[in-house]
Amino acid sequence: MNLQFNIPGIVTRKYVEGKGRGLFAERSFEKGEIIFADKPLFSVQHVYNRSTAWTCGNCFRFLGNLNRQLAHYKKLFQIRDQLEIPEFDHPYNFNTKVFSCFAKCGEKYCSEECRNIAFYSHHQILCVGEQTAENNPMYLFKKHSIETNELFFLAAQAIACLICRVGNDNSDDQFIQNNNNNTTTTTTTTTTTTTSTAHTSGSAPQHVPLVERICKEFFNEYVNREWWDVRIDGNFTYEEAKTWSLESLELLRKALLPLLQSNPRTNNATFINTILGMEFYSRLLGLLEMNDNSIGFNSPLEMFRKNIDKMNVAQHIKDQANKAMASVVEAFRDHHSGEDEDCGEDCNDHDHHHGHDDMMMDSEDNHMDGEQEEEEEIFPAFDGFGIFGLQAMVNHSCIPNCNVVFEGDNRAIIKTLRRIEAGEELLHSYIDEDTPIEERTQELITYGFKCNCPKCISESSK
Ligand SMILES: C[S@@+](CC[C@H](N)C(=O)[O-])C[C@H]1O[C@@H](n2cnc3c(N)ncnc32)[C@H](O)[C@@H]1O
Repeated sequence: MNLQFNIPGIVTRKYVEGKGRGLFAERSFEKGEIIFADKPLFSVQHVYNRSTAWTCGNCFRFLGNLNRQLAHYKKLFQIRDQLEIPEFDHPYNFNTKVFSCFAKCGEKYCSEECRNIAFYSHHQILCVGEQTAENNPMYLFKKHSIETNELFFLAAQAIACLICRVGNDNSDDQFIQNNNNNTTTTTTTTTTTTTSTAHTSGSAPQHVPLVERICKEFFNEYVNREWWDVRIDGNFTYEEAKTWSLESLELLRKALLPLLQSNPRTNNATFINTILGMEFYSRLLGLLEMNDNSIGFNSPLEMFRKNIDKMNVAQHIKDQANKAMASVVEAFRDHHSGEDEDCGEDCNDHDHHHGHDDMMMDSEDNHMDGEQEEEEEIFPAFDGFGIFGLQAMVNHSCIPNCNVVFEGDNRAIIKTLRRIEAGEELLHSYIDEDTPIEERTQELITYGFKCNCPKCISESSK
């Protein structure tokens, strides 16, 4: 987790009266120019989307190539035909290897690098391996998250990252050694009760343990409130948020405690009671809720399917490609016929988004906007969400000068919507800015502010 708040020569962070911090352009940018691309600090794929959008567990790129993707759908629909899309040059070709998680949990990656990044930054903590036993605490935590709110997945990833960082960092080792007599681990409570604290009773008063430094950095840098105070999507009550958080933390604590206690670097009462305490958990959830963003981009196979007939290639090649896809198209239509109201887990037609829905990708011909969302989609788009360190610093306006798009992986790309002058604040719209002022105002209340952009001022004075 490397927090970065400016890119020299590109953007800089400054305090803005009434809005907190914001990002400002350091030079001018033309319309349509990319200002920066931000890798997520933490990101997850929505559960309902996992079997149908077959993507890398780290960067979210679609895996394999068009034919491996097609074979994936044939397996899902139990289709036996072996027909393949013929190979020829076109914009939707791609090619990645497919690597499995070391512990065989079913997670796949597009490269060894992605597998290593995910494993060593958080997956080693959260992976349930081949086990799906009802008595596996991590399995139970995940099941609870699916049944209640997927934000818990993102919080668990953040906590796992923190554990990996502290577990692998030797900067506190001398301090731990000096204080090992003072270190005891409490196992009972889900609130932040620091009984015996290594760092307050230590012999090096100037020493600030790594976890405290990271927590301070993280919570100081992003807007946060307790989760039940935020509830941005409005789909659950204050009481539900509190109950779910307690249940979720209890399960996570059960899953992580043995692991934390087995490493001298993490077997520290202050550390354990902080990161597995309700004060931390509720603020972490609130921080994620207030700063997260949807991640969405189309499947290259779907783009190929929609565009094959317009391609400059012999008709028999087009026919062969359409024939290879025909069995899945037919199976999809059969599966979804008459299921308009509730089409179940593997459907991509419904709004299963968690939290903010302020962006979907919209690069050139690979975008999902209102109009295209209405269209039939056979090979589902990727659908997930995450938190982006720098992008989360961009404030809202109903007259945005930039937007956030995704172009085939989980990097948030900040693109201008018009020319931006050096010194101008970057502003994107958190909501659908074309709705009436009353709706916009209502929606923005959940983000904790009243918009004072020129559009809101002029419309509210009418
Ligand atoms: C994603 S953060 C943006 C960065 C934030 N300003 C900060 O200092 O961390 C969203 C929060 O910024 C503030 N914010 C964003 N746009 C705003 C606006 N137009 N007017 C007032 N506050 C705004 C609100 O507190 C909102 O919950």
